[in-house]
Amino acid sequence: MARYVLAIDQGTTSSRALLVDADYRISGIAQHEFKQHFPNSGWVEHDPEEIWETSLAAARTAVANAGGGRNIVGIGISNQRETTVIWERATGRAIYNAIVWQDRRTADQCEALSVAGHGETVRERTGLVLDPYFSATKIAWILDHVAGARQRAENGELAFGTIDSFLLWRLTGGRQHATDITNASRTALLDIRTGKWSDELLAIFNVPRALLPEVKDNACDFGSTDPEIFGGPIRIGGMAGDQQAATIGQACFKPGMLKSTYGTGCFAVLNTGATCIASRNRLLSTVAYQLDGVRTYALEGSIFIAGAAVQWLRDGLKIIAHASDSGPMAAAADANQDVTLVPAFVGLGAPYWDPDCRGALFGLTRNTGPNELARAALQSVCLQTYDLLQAMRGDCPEVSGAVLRADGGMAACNWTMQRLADILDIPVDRPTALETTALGAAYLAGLQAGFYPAPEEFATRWALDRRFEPQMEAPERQRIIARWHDAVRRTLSNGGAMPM
Ligand SMILES: Nc1ncnc2c1ncn2[C@@H]1O[C@H](COP(=O)(O)OP(=O)(O)O)[C@@H](O)[C@H]1O
Ligand SMILES: O=P(O)(O)OC[C@H](O)CO
Repeated sequence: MARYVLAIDQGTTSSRALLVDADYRISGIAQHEFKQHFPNSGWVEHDPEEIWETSLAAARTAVANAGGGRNIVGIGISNQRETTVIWERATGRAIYNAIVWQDRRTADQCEALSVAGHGETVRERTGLVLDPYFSATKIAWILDHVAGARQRAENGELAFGTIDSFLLWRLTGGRQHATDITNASRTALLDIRTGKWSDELLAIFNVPRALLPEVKDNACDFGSTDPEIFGGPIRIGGMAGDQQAATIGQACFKPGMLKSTYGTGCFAVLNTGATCIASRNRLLSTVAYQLDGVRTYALEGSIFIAGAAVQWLRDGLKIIAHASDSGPMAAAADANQDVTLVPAFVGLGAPYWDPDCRGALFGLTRNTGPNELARAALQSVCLQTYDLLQAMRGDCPEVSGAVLRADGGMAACNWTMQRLADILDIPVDRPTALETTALGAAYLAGLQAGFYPAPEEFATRWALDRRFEPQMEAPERQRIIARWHDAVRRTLSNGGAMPM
């Protein structure tokens, strides 16, 4: 009987589980979507029980597909990052819904911390910016809005975790309260140069240390599953935030290698090796991975709306039935119309970091129809990536000659990938394995189990599906980019002052 690693990929819109064999072949995929809650403007929540139940159901199906838990050499977990859960240590029950990374409810708290002069300390210690995106202000919000929670946290009765920690706690029957360093680096509470929780940051954000999990390497012993869950214990050997897992799955192990993942949001990650580069262009410095105690850093550009714009076409405007309809419609759009969408549905992320602006459409005419809106939505993802690449070029000039490795659900769309190459003016490589996030998580667990070899050998197995070469003439590219920047300027809440 074949042996596998089980990868659990807990994303923003769905929980997936799949099997990866010794030859990195993926099979046995199970996936469950779950409900998005939008209780107020700019608020986004998930029900932690639904996250657990969908993850568990997917994992159980995958284990059954493997012929039982005895054929699983280890479990790797990857997850939507920053999303914040606080639960009772005694019962494992969450005291509030998960506050999702996209949620903007703590914009005022971030502004107050900035006015109080904490922005530079946060930037220096964490590599992040003061923005509601990260976990710290979400934790404080829950403690200040759920009756008795702050006192209970001080007493050690409650536990905080990003989704990796929450799943680990549940999978191990409450025996493990740990996270990995990539997820920890997104809380705004970790000093990314020491790799430890920072008392200074805990004081700034008013978060009790008693809430926090232990911080571990990406491949290590995270404990074993409760035997009742899969009919016997299985070791959990790998954990990473989904964007870092995708960086590993894309084998971006060398400094200068760049990947961008197009899921609900889009996250471009550039490996910067042992150097933690402080961005001058409003990108994030973050941990790419840590193996055997050796830390590798990255620069990251984070965009909040990518595939979510396609979901808006489908679920909001109802002008497409399936996400895959959007590409052919964009291809059929009227070439004489310049419709531009600024998809600031929850504000804008890097490099603008404007939590208060909201989305806008420009250039509508009486002839504008679904095709033009579909093109505007897909093109907005490419243009946002252009802004990230420009910021990276500013921080690391050597990126100019780079190739972008693209993945995530939206990478299936040929029109988007071609337009991306055209706008960025660099080749875009799509690998055969589009499930790079799960592959990265599986690789970590397989490495820990001795099932997979060292990263250098894993990197030789990366395989190209298709390279998209830039084809657009420079004047056309420049015209589209100029229109985009004009549209962004008119959307920003600060009256149009551009950061670059
Ligand atoms: N063929 C396609 N064309 C355009 N967008 C797509 C296509 N297939 C999937 N998507 C988009 O990709 C996203 C799903 O990607 P996925 O990597 O599963 O996201 P997540 O991990 O954030 O849940 C959805 O937002 C969906 O709208
Ligand atoms: O669910 P995804 O793939 O859009 O990823 C979410 C990110 O981890 C948020 O930082």
